[in-house]
Amino acid sequence: MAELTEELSRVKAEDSGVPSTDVRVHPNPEPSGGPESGDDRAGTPTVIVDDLHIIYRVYGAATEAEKGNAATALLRLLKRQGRPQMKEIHAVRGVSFVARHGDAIGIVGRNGSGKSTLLRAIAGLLPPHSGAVYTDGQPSLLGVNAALMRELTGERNIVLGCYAMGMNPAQVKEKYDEIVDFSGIGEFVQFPMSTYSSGMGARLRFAIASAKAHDVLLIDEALATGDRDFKRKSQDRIKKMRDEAGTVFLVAHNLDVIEETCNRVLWLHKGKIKMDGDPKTVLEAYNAV
Ligand SMILES: Nc1ncnc2c1ncn2[C@@H]1O[C@H](COP(=O)(O)OP(=O)(O)OP(=O)(O)O)[C@@H](O)[C@H]1O
Repeated sequence: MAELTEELSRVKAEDSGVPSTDVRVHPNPEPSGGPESGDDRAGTPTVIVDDLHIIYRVYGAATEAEKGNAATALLRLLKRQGRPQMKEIHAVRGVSFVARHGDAIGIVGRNGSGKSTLLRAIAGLLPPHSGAVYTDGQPSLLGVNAALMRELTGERNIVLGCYAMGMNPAQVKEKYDEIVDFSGIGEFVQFPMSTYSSGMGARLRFAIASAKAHDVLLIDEALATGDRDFKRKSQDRIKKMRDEAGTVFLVAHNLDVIEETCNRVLWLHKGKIKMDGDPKTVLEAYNAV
């Protein structure tokens, strides 16, 4: 409690726009700018997640009595009856932690443990049911479904993606070749993205998103479909972002990627943090269950 309150006060002193709230403490590792982080902001907080709860409301959900009952489902379809019931899914349950400049934080957990939900909440795309997320800088979410347009060519998507990240035409021009090179999609850049394999699409998304320095970059499984060479290149780029004191969050089921890229791992289990610490310790515990 005291530690996070102090952290929050310090951030508030630096940025008087951050609102005050009661906070819970999480057993957080020491500031982790890392020896390679040359930036003097390394180690200062970028994201404070404070007792965060996210609840989805699903309308038309089956009641307990209807679950798994094909006959009633069919009957309802035939009678065109809707389902007025509303079901709540409590996806994130009281998560608190502090991320710092220079951190690359891996998030692991079983399917449905709340990883993507947490990232989307940090990105500001999901409103908290209670608790809060404070960020220093603009978080950018790079996910498997990042908003590129399938019917447009890679070329057009690069230009639009760069504009969407706030670049001006001169910056887009300067970055264009680098993005194409990094993505490794070659002449496919002239074809619509609908003709790309999932790996090619993921590579182009990562190449576009990482062409700009981010204060907080949230990566959701976007590296999962790349090949070995691309994984190495993207890991180098994430390391560079850390060195420039950005904060990177990485959700991946591939634990090798997490271990090689991150300096800290959060293990989510049923919407709660089960463990938070250095990759080796957390991944060993995670693999042991
Ligand atoms: N848009 C949504 N509407 C309703 N419920 C959702 C929605 N997205 C996720 N959920 C539910 O929230 C819970 C957490 O899902 P989430 O996608 O965050 O988990 P995850 O750890 O990222 O899973 P995975 O590893 O399978 O990607 C799950 O029970 C899921 O069914």
